[in-house]
Amino acid sequence: MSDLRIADARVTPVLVEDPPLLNLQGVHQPYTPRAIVEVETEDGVVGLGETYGDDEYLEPLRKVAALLPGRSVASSESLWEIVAGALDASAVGGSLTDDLQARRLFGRQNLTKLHAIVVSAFEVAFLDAMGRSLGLPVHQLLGGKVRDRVDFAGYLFYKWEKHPVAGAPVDDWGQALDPDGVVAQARRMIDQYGFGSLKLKGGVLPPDEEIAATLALREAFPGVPLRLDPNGAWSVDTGTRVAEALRDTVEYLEDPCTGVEAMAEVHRRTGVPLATNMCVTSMREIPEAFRADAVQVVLCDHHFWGGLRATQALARICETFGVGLSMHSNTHLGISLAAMTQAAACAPGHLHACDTHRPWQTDDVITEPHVFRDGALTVSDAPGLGVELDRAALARYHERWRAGDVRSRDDVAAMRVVDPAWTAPSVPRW
Ligand SMILES: O=C([O-])C(=O)C[C@H](O)[C@@H](O)C(=O)[O-]
Ligand SMILES: [Mg+2]
Repeated sequence: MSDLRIADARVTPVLVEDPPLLNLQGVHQPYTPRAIVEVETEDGVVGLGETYGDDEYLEPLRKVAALLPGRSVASSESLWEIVAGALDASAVGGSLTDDLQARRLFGRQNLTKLHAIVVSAFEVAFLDAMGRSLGLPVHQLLGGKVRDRVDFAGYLFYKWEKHPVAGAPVDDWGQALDPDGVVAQARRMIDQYGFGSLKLKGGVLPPDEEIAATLALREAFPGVPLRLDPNGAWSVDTGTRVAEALRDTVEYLEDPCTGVEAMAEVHRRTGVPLATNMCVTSMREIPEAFRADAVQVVLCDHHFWGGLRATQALARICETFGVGLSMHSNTHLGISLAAMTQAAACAPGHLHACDTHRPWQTDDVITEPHVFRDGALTVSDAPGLGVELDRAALARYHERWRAGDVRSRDDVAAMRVVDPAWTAPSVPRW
């Protein structure tokens, strides 16, 4: 019988190269912090997790890691209590409270969500360790997969050719600042990865330009489901106008406006399906939004919904209420992608093609990075998450973190390099 007790838990921050992708807030920095979680059992089996590596998460992650030795990886439900005990407001410098701040592109930041983020990182590592110990894939620990392959969408961004900082990493995607650039980027995404759906990150240019880019995608790729996501940048009137212009073009519009009321009004006026990873980002935000018919598709994300089990629960709730499900992503590495794929494999009901930033990252911390075939990943049946940690890569990217000065994701600060007067735009921007 395997000894599933935890001998050690480690949290290693890394910096990941990131291209100059534009969004409402500004632009991605040349490097994004991620945290790699390792939970080692008494038998020497190591379970992996990955999450945000910003300083505000590292401290609570480390605090919880220190409480894990002696506990069992078989009891991930207990993580909710451990994390709740460890994270009172003082534990995070009082910086996160339940006063809602809309400063993030993935919804409101509050103590409840911090709690879910920390639980999730360790829940994934627990499941990976348990799966490896028992010789079972994570999806079997969750009750079994409901699909064998998971479709992903090509995630398009307006983009500069390069970061305006000396010595910053250079990518080979080129510039995309108009419809031709967006179509060229989409063509490469489809040719290289086979994606069968496309999502354009909007909120960057005036809405008419983003409508034009979406229509150009429609013309270039007939029949391919399209989405446009301005991260809540538009007023109700602008959201209505864009929804009407793209009524027959998009599969859904994602977060055209900020807040339940504005989203509900755009949907009421236009009937166009709206998706969100901003106005519904935790269980307690579901009732109000569903009652108001503000969202027709919820983007799950195990990183901030509280893990793979919470994602399954969310999928069931969405299915029950006739609300669609898709998946959100942020800049991530292969451990997260493995967990996203297992989560998607176990999400009942119809799942739209999931977001992934993976094509934008050349770094990875796993020995065999994922390969998309026909825009999809096959769900791994190997024990645990089915990925192996590349320790040399982990050490390299940790050293980059140690030597570097990026300690949190800050798209506003990155934009200030070219526009010193830049501040996070208040919404509605248009
Ligand atoms: O769907 C979304 O809103 C996102 O993917 C949020 C991300 O932070 C995206 O905007 C990005 O990477 O700039
Ligand atoms: Mg979004």
